[in-house]
Amino acid sequence: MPIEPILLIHGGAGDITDARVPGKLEGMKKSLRSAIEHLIPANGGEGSSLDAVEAAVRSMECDENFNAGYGACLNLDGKAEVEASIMEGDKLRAGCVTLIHDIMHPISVARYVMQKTHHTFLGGSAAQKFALDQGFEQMADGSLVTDDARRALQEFKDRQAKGLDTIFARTELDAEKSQDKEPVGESGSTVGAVAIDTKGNIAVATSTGGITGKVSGRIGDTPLLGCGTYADNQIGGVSTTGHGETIMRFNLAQKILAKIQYGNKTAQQATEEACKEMTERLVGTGGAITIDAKGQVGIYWTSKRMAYAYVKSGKIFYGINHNEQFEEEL
Ligand SMILES: NC(=O)C[C@H](N)C(=O)O
Repeated sequence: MPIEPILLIHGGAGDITDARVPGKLEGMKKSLRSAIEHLIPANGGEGSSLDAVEAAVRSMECDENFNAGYGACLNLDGKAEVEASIMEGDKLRAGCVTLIHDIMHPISVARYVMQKTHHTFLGGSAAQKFALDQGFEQMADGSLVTDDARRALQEFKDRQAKGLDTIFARTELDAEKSQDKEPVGESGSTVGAVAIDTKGNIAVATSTGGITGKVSGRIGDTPLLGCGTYADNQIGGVSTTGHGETIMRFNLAQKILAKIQYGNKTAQQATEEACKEMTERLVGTGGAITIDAKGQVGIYWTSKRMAYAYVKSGKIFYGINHNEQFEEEL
């Protein structure tokens, strides 16, 4: 039986302030509307889950409401060091990049690593050189830096100077856990996409600037397979977001897929259980979006909020708060 194609995206988990909610919701809908043609072509042709996840992430990389590409979180030196990964679940091919800068679409560099090299993961100056050799444009220094990202870094430094907790950096700092009751600013959050096409091909893409105030050279969960991204047509696909150090130590994407594969759990049960177990054990919070091999969706987060949206049967379903979902026509 043919599978119903689905495109599911997230726009990051964390302590998303009320002021940033509308921009994220609009940005996700825009992303889905621009990418769905790749999964369900209007001419009735064959769609590609890989093209769809890349297009969805590229849209959010251009949008300063999200922490990826333009609008990425800044490291302590005020630089946007970005990273991304992409994977397809047929032959388990993947491409990952980290510590690149001033390139608008890290997700496409990751795809080039997958398709044009014999390697899976390139980092730092080698990844930057690879991207430029492939024709990607290196924009002027600081082109990805926004005023909001600068403000978030300043706020991080102020907190540090006051001796306040900065372990769970701004994209992740839950107001409840914070010693400040109301965080004044927040830079956007990591973006990700999971899609399944009619043939059951699953693809996943995730892209980020990491966390505000990270040390230069810090690598998070997003470019790591099994942590930020994983796709296997036999089981499912997952993209995660949240506190990277927590997610990578827990292997969140793999934990979710293991529950589906060995624990006979639905995508929703697996996503919810693994996120809860991670936060119970390691305190840091996060969330994930999952599509299993049957085409069922799982969405859950332990952070205050997570922006998510998906297209199914010609409708967009989306939300950002627990126990609240909206829908509208595609
Ligand atoms: N907001 C995020 O999802 C950040 C990302 N997981 C990181 O820690 O690098």
